[in-house]
Amino acid sequence: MSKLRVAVLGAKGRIGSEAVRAVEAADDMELVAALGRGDDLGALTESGAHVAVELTTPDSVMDNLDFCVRHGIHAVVGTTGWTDERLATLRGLLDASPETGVLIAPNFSLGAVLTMRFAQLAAPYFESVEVVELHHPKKVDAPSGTATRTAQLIAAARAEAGCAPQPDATATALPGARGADVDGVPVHAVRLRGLLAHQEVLLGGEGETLTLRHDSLHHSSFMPGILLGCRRVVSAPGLTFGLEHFLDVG
Ligand SMILES: NC(=O)C1=CN([C@@H]2O[C@H](COP(=O)(O)OP(=O)(O)OC[C@H]3O[C@@H](n4cnc5c(N)ncnc54)[C@H](O)[C@@H]3O)[C@@H](O)[C@H]2O)C=CC1
Ligand SMILES: O=C(O)C1=N[C@H](C(=O)O)C[C@H](O)C1
Repeated sequence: MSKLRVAVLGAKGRIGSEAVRAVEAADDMELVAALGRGDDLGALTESGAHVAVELTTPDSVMDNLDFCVRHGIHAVVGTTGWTDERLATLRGLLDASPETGVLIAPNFSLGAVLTMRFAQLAAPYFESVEVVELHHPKKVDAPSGTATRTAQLIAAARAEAGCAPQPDATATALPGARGADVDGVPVHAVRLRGLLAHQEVLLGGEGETLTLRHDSLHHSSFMPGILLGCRRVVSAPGLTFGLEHFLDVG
């Protein structure tokens, strides 16, 4: 059987360099291009890439996806910075290239995907929910894409269940003390030397709390999800948001 031809964008970065090794080690894949900032995207078409793994920066991802989708190259995207406006732009590109698939995964690790699912399930049953994400200090965006997505899923689950707004008597606060407000869910971002990628979802009810915690201790935690994304995106035209759609975690 012919191998899946995979390119990595952001190939010298922290996760991109790990993805290069993972693709090289996969029996059913061939690494056909490994591009860094400033490299010519023409290498993607010249190398005949079927899938581009996009692991760059929020300021680069849209131009890279514009190129990929216009050339019918499927994409597996881990880069953060997704806004409604960016998603609408991407959907417009995909409408013009209906056979192309793009997977955006706020987090490729199985544990993080499950944490989001568990948080969604638990959120309607507790009065209070807050998200704390903790990352290495070289991370350029806050809150993390994972925490933002987690909070959005929590808020949607609570809205659907008709939950009341969260109790919070705060009358005075230093700016930022109560975190960022993501659809009514407070999200707090910690940056600490020694950490990689971690998240806690704190849920509180009458006389009890529940804490969901996930820790990515090494970039290898993201690799099975990236490889799965590459294998599945080629037969999933359009936009898929969240790795859970390629996993049976319902
Ligand atoms: N979805 C997930 O599971 C994960 C997502 N990430 C996200 O992936 C992104 C990258 O994270 P890190 O590797 O830690 O950052 P990094 O800064 O180590 O790597 C980014 C790399 O992309 C390169 N780059 C920038 N523009 C480029 C372009 N136009 N073409 C090719 N290369 C370009 C940079 O020079 C750098 O080498 C971030 O948005 C991060 O949040 C990181 C880990 C897991
Ligand atoms: O920058 C990182 O490191 C990570 N970024 C993603 C995010 O913002 O959620 C995924 C993971 O947390 C690692």
